[in-house]
Amino acid sequence: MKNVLTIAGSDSSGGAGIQADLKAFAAHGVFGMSVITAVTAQNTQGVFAVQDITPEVIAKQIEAIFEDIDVAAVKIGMVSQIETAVTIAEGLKKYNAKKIVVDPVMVSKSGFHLLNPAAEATLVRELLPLATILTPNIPEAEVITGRTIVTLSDMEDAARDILALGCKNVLMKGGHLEGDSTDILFDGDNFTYFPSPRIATKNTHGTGCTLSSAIAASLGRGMSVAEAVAAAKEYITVAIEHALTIGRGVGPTHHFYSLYKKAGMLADG
Ligand SMILES: Nc1ncnc2c1ncn2[C@@H]1O[C@H](COP(=O)(O)OP(=O)(O)O)[C@@H](O)[C@H]1O
Ligand SMILES: Cc1ncc(COP(=O)(O)O)c(N)n1
Repeated sequence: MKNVLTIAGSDSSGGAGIQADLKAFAAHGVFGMSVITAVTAQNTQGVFAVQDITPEVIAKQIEAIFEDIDVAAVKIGMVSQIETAVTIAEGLKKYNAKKIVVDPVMVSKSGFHLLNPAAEATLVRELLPLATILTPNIPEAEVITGRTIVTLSDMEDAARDILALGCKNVLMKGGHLEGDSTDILFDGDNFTYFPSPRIATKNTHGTGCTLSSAIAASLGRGMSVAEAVAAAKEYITVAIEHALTIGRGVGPTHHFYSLYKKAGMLADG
Protein backbone atom coordinates (compact mmCIF):
# COMPACT_ATOMS: atom_id res chain seq x y z
CA MET A 1 0.00 0.00 0.00
CA LYS A 2 1.16 3.57 -0.66
CA ASN A 3 1.56 5.97 2.25
CA VAL A 4 0.10 9.45 1.84
CA LEU A 5 0.51 12.36 4.25
CA THR A 6 -1.81 15.23 5.08
CA ILE A 7 -0.40 18.37 6.71
CA ALA A 8 -3.48 20.26 7.89
CA GLY A 9 -5.71 21.39 10.74
CA SER A 10 -8.02 19.24 12.83
CA ASP A 11 -11.79 19.78 12.44
CA SER A 12 -13.50 18.51 15.59
CA SER A 13 -16.72 17.91 13.66
CA GLY A 14 -14.97 15.52 11.28
CA GLY A 15 -16.12 16.95 7.95
CA ALA A 16 -13.11 18.98 6.87
CA GLY A 17 -9.40 19.23 7.66
CA ILE A 18 -7.33 16.24 8.80
CA GLN A 19 -10.42 14.14 9.44
CA ALA A 20 -11.77 14.60 5.89
CA ASP A 21 -8.31 13.98 4.46
CA LEU A 22 -7.82 10.67 6.28
CA LYS A 23 -11.31 9.50 5.28
CA ALA A 24 -10.61 10.36 1.64
CA PHE A 25 -7.27 8.53 1.84
CA ALA A 26 -8.97 5.46 3.33
CA ALA A 27 -11.58 5.52 0.56
CA HIS A 28 -8.76 5.51 -2.01
CA GLY A 29 -6.85 2.55 -0.62
CA VAL A 30 -3.82 4.46 0.62
CA PHE A 31 -2.37 4.49 4.14
CA GLY A 32 -3.07 7.90 5.67
CA MET A 33 -0.69 9.81 7.95
CA SER A 34 -1.04 13.28 9.46
CA VAL A 35 0.95 16.30 10.57
CA ILE A 36 -1.43 18.49 12.57
CA THR A 37 -0.82 22.22 12.16
CA ALA A 38 -3.68 23.52 14.31
CA VAL A 39 -6.60 22.22 16.34
CA THR A 40 -9.92 23.90 15.62
CA ALA A 41 -13.06 23.79 17.76
CA GLN A 42 -15.48 23.59 14.87
CA ASN A 43 -18.85 22.20 13.85
CA THR A 44 -21.23 22.52 10.92
CA GLN A 45 -22.14 26.04 12.07
CA GLY A 46 -18.80 27.68 12.67
CA VAL A 47 -15.24 27.76 14.00
CA PHE A 48 -15.12 28.74 17.66
CA ALA A 49 -11.45 28.47 18.67
CA VAL A 50 -8.07 27.65 17.15
CA GLN A 51 -4.92 26.43 18.85
CA ASP A 52 -1.92 26.62 16.54
CA ILE A 53 0.61 23.84 16.99
CA THR A 54 4.11 25.20 17.60
CA PRO A 55 6.63 25.17 14.72
CA GLU A 56 8.84 22.84 16.81
CA VAL A 57 6.10 20.22 17.12
CA ILE A 58 5.16 20.57 13.44
CA ALA A 59 8.81 20.07 12.45
CA LYS A 60 9.04 17.03 14.75
CA GLN A 61 5.93 15.45 13.24
CA ILE A 62 7.40 15.88 9.75
CA GLU A 63 10.73 14.46 10.92
CA ALA A 64 9.10 11.49 12.66
CA ILE A 65 7.29 10.51 9.47
CA PHE A 66 9.98 11.13 6.85
CA GLU A 67 12.83 9.60 8.92
CA ASP A 68 10.90 6.33 9.09
CA ILE A 69 8.34 5.93 6.33
CA ASP A 70 8.22 6.30 2.53
CA VAL A 71 5.82 9.09 1.62
CA ALA A 72 4.26 8.66 -1.84
CA ALA A 73 2.40 11.99 -1.85
CA VAL A 74 1.61 14.93 0.44
CA LYS A 75 -1.45 17.14 0.77
CA ILE A 76 -1.20 20.50 2.54
CA GLY A 77 -4.33 22.16 3.93
CA MET A 78 -4.76 24.72 6.74
CA VAL A 79 -1.42 26.31 7.68
CA SER A 80 -2.67 29.26 9.80
CA GLN A 81 0.53 31.24 10.54
CA ILE A 82 3.69 32.54 8.85
CA GLU A 83 5.96 30.24 10.91
CA THR A 84 3.73 27.27 10.09
CA ALA A 85 4.20 27.78 6.35
CA VAL A 86 7.94 28.32 6.72
CA THR A 87 8.36 25.21 8.88
CA ILE A 88 6.42 23.01 6.45
CA ALA A 89 8.40 24.30 3.47
CA GLU A 90 11.70 23.65 5.25
CA GLY A 91 10.64 20.14 6.23
CA LEU A 92 9.40 19.15 2.77
CA LYS A 93 12.56 20.52 1.12
CA LYS A 94 14.81 18.77 3.64
CA TYR A 95 13.21 15.40 2.85
CA ASN A 96 12.84 16.12 -0.86
CA ALA A 97 9.11 15.35 -0.73
CA LYS A 98 7.47 14.66 -4.09
CA LYS A 99 3.89 14.88 -5.41
CA ILE A 100 2.68 17.74 -3.26
CA VAL A 101 -0.92 18.96 -3.47
CA VAL A 102 -1.35 22.41 -1.91
CA ASP A 103 -4.90 23.45 -1.03
CA PRO A 104 -4.42 27.13 -0.13
CA VAL A 105 -7.10 27.12 2.58
CA MET A 106 -7.89 30.68 3.68
CA VAL A 107 -11.44 31.18 4.95
CA SER A 108 -13.86 28.48 6.14
CA LYS A 109 -17.34 28.19 4.57
CA SER A 110 -18.60 29.71 7.83
CA GLY A 111 -16.42 32.80 7.26
CA PHE A 112 -13.59 32.17 9.74
CA HIS A 113 -10.01 33.09 8.74
CA LEU A 114 -8.21 29.74 9.03
CA LEU A 115 -5.11 31.37 7.48
CA ASN A 116 -3.98 34.53 9.23
CA PRO A 117 -4.30 37.14 6.42
CA ALA A 118 -0.79 38.31 7.37
CA ALA A 119 0.48 34.86 6.30
CA GLU A 120 -1.07 34.88 2.79
CA ALA A 121 2.09 36.17 1.11
CA THR A 122 4.23 33.61 2.96
CA LEU A 123 1.97 30.77 1.85
CA VAL A 124 2.33 31.92 -1.75
CA ARG A 125 6.10 32.43 -1.49
CA GLU A 126 7.01 29.31 0.51
CA LEU A 127 4.49 26.61 -0.35
CA LEU A 128 3.08 27.42 -3.80
CA PRO A 129 6.42 26.75 -5.58
CA LEU A 130 6.59 23.28 -3.98
CA ALA A 131 3.20 22.33 -5.38
CA THR A 132 2.81 19.67 -8.05
CA ILE A 133 -0.72 21.07 -8.11
CA LEU A 134 -2.35 24.02 -6.32
CA THR A 135 -6.14 23.79 -5.79
CA PRO A 136 -7.57 27.26 -5.05
CA ASN A 137 -11.27 27.99 -4.89
CA ILE A 138 -12.43 31.26 -6.49
CA PRO A 139 -12.01 33.51 -3.42
CA GLU A 140 -8.53 32.08 -2.79
CA ALA A 141 -7.53 32.59 -6.43
CA GLU A 142 -8.78 36.18 -6.15
CA VAL A 143 -6.55 36.80 -3.13
CA ILE A 144 -3.52 35.19 -4.80
CA THR A 145 -3.91 37.05 -8.11
CA GLY A 146 -5.67 40.27 -7.10
CA ARG A 147 -8.20 39.57 -9.89
CA THR A 148 -11.98 39.48 -9.73
CA ILE A 149 -13.16 36.11 -11.01
CA VAL A 150 -16.68 35.75 -12.35
CA THR A 151 -16.46 33.80 -15.61
CA LEU A 152 -14.66 30.68 -16.86
CA SER A 153 -12.43 32.97 -18.89
CA ASP A 154 -11.52 34.87 -15.67
CA MET A 155 -10.64 31.49 -14.15
CA GLU A 156 -8.29 30.74 -17.06
CA ASP A 157 -6.58 34.13 -16.70
CA ALA A 158 -6.13 33.63 -12.96
CA ALA A 159 -4.75 30.13 -13.58
CA ARG A 160 -2.09 31.60 -15.90
CA ASP A 161 -1.08 34.14 -13.22
CA ILE A 162 -0.91 31.46 -10.52
CA LEU A 163 1.19 29.10 -12.61
CA ALA A 164 3.65 31.94 -13.19
CA LEU A 165 4.19 32.01 -9.40
CA GLY A 166 5.88 28.61 -9.60
CA CYS A 167 3.49 25.66 -9.14
CA LYS A 168 3.49 22.98 -11.85
CA ASN A 169 -0.29 22.70 -12.26
CA VAL A 170 -3.28 24.62 -10.98
CA LEU A 171 -6.83 23.37 -10.51
CA MET A 172 -9.23 26.31 -10.30
CA LYS A 173 -12.29 25.03 -8.43
CA GLY A 174 -15.66 26.30 -9.53
CA GLY A 175 -17.76 25.54 -6.46
CA HIS A 176 -18.24 29.26 -5.78
CA LEU A 177 -19.40 30.16 -9.32
CA GLU A 178 -22.99 30.51 -10.45
CA GLY A 179 -24.36 27.64 -12.56
CA ASP A 180 -22.38 24.46 -13.18
CA SER A 181 -19.53 23.63 -10.82
CA THR A 182 -16.72 23.53 -13.38
CA ASP A 183 -13.12 23.01 -12.28
CA ILE A 184 -10.34 23.98 -14.70
CA LEU A 185 -6.92 22.31 -14.75
CA PHE A 186 -4.01 24.26 -16.26
CA ASP A 187 -0.63 22.59 -16.77
CA GLY A 188 1.11 25.53 -18.41
CA ASP A 189 0.09 24.45 -21.93
CA ASN A 190 -3.48 23.20 -21.86
CA PHE A 191 -6.71 23.91 -20.03
CA THR A 192 -8.81 20.86 -19.21
CA TYR A 193 -12.39 21.39 -18.07
CA PHE A 194 -14.03 19.17 -15.44
CA PRO A 195 -17.68 20.22 -15.42
CA SER A 196 -20.42 18.91 -13.19
CA PRO A 197 -23.97 20.11 -12.76
CA ARG A 198 -24.39 22.06 -9.51
CA ILE A 199 -25.83 19.76 -6.87
CA ALA A 200 -28.56 21.46 -4.84
CA THR A 201 -27.34 20.90 -1.29
CA LYS A 202 -26.22 23.02 1.63
CA ASN A 203 -23.95 20.23 2.80
CA THR A 204 -20.58 21.13 1.32
CA HIS A 205 -18.44 21.24 4.46
CA GLY A 206 -15.00 19.89 3.54
CA THR A 207 -15.44 19.63 -0.23
CA GLY A 208 -12.10 21.31 -0.96
CA CYS A 209 -10.24 19.24 1.64
CA THR A 210 -11.74 16.04 0.29
CA LEU A 211 -10.99 16.88 -3.35
CA SER A 212 -7.32 17.77 -2.69
CA SER A 213 -6.81 14.62 -0.60
CA ALA A 214 -8.37 12.47 -3.30
CA ILE A 215 -5.94 14.00 -5.81
CA ALA A 216 -2.98 13.33 -3.47
CA ALA A 217 -4.09 9.71 -2.95
CA SER A 218 -4.30 9.05 -6.69
CA LEU A 219 -0.97 10.77 -7.36
CA GLY A 220 0.51 8.57 -4.63
CA ARG A 221 -0.89 5.52 -6.40
CA GLY A 222 0.89 6.53 -9.57
CA MET A 223 -1.73 8.33 -11.65
CA SER A 224 -0.81 11.36 -13.75
CA VAL A 225 -2.06 14.78 -12.60
CA ALA A 226 -4.86 14.82 -15.19
CA GLU A 227 -5.95 11.28 -14.28
CA ALA A 228 -5.85 12.07 -10.56
CA VAL A 229 -7.95 15.21 -11.01
CA ALA A 230 -10.51 13.37 -13.17
CA ALA A 231 -10.84 10.60 -10.58
CA ALA A 232 -11.05 13.10 -7.71
CA LYS A 233 -13.74 15.13 -9.44
CA GLU A 234 -15.86 11.99 -9.91
CA TYR A 235 -15.27 11.07 -6.27
CA ILE A 236 -16.18 14.49 -4.84
CA THR A 237 -19.30 14.69 -7.02
CA VAL A 238 -20.63 11.42 -5.56
CA ALA A 239 -19.58 12.53 -2.06
CA ILE A 240 -21.57 15.79 -2.47
CA GLU A 241 -24.57 14.04 -4.09
CA HIS A 242 -24.81 11.86 -0.99
CA ALA A 243 -23.68 14.50 1.52
CA LEU A 244 -24.78 13.89 5.08
CA THR A 245 -27.29 15.96 7.01
CA ILE A 246 -25.29 15.98 10.22
CA GLY A 247 -25.57 18.94 12.60
CA ARG A 248 -27.67 22.06 12.11
CA GLY A 249 -25.47 23.90 9.60
CA VAL A 250 -23.35 22.96 6.59
CA GLY A 251 -23.08 19.17 6.75
CA PRO A 252 -20.16 17.04 5.52
CA THR A 253 -19.77 15.07 2.32
CA HIS A 254 -20.04 11.28 2.27
CA HIS A 255 -16.52 9.90 1.85
CA PHE A 256 -17.54 6.24 1.59
CA TYR A 257 -20.80 6.22 -0.38
CA SER A 258 -19.60 4.03 -3.27
CA LEU A 259 -17.71 1.63 -1.01
CA TYR A 260 -20.64 1.26 1.40
CA LYS A 261 -23.04 0.75 -1.49
CA LYS A 262 -20.90 -2.07 -2.88
CA ALA A 263 -20.68 -3.64 0.56
CA GLY A 264 -24.46 -3.37 1.10
CA MET A 265 -23.90 -1.15 4.12
CA LEU A 266 -26.28 1.67 3.20
CA ALA A 267 -29.68 1.73 4.89
CA ASP A 268 -31.24 2.71 1.55
CA GLY A 269 -29.37 -0.02 -0.34
N1 LIG B 1 -22.91 22.39 -5.21
C1 LIG B 1 -21.95 21.71 -5.85
N2 LIG B 1 -22.26 20.81 -6.82
C2 LIG B 1 -21.31 20.11 -7.47
N3 LIG B 1 -20.00 20.24 -7.21
C3 LIG B 1 -19.61 21.10 -6.24
C4 LIG B 1 -20.55 21.89 -5.52
N4 LIG B 1 -19.87 22.66 -4.61
C5 LIG B 1 -18.57 22.36 -4.77
N5 LIG B 1 -18.38 21.45 -5.76
C6 LIG B 1 -17.13 20.84 -6.17
O1 LIG B 1 -16.42 20.53 -4.99
C7 LIG B 1 -15.03 20.73 -5.16
C8 LIG B 1 -14.54 21.76 -4.15
O2 LIG B 1 -14.83 23.03 -4.66
P1 LIG B 1 -15.10 24.34 -3.85
O3 LIG B 1 -16.35 24.14 -3.05
O4 LIG B 1 -15.05 25.45 -4.84
O5 LIG B 1 -13.83 24.40 -2.91
P2 LIG B 1 -13.65 24.86 -1.41
O6 LIG B 1 -14.25 23.77 -0.54
O7 LIG B 1 -12.18 24.97 -1.27
O8 LIG B 1 -14.38 26.16 -1.27
C9 LIG B 1 -14.87 21.18 -6.62
O9 LIG B 1 -14.62 20.03 -7.40
C10 LIG B 1 -16.22 21.78 -6.94
O10 LIG B 1 -16.50 21.77 -8.33
C1 LIG C 1 -9.37 22.48 9.87
C2 LIG C 1 -10.04 22.92 8.63
N1 LIG C 1 -9.38 22.90 7.45
C3 LIG C 1 -9.98 23.30 6.32
C4 LIG C 1 -11.28 23.73 6.31
C5 LIG C 1 -11.91 24.21 5.02
O1 LIG C 1 -13.05 23.47 4.71
P1 LIG C 1 -13.71 23.51 3.26
O2 LIG C 1 -13.11 22.37 2.51
O3 LIG C 1 -15.18 23.31 3.50
O4 LIG C 1 -13.39 24.81 2.62
C6 LIG C 1 -11.96 23.75 7.54
N2 LIG C 1 -13.24 24.18 7.62
N3 LIG C 1 -11.32 23.34 8.69
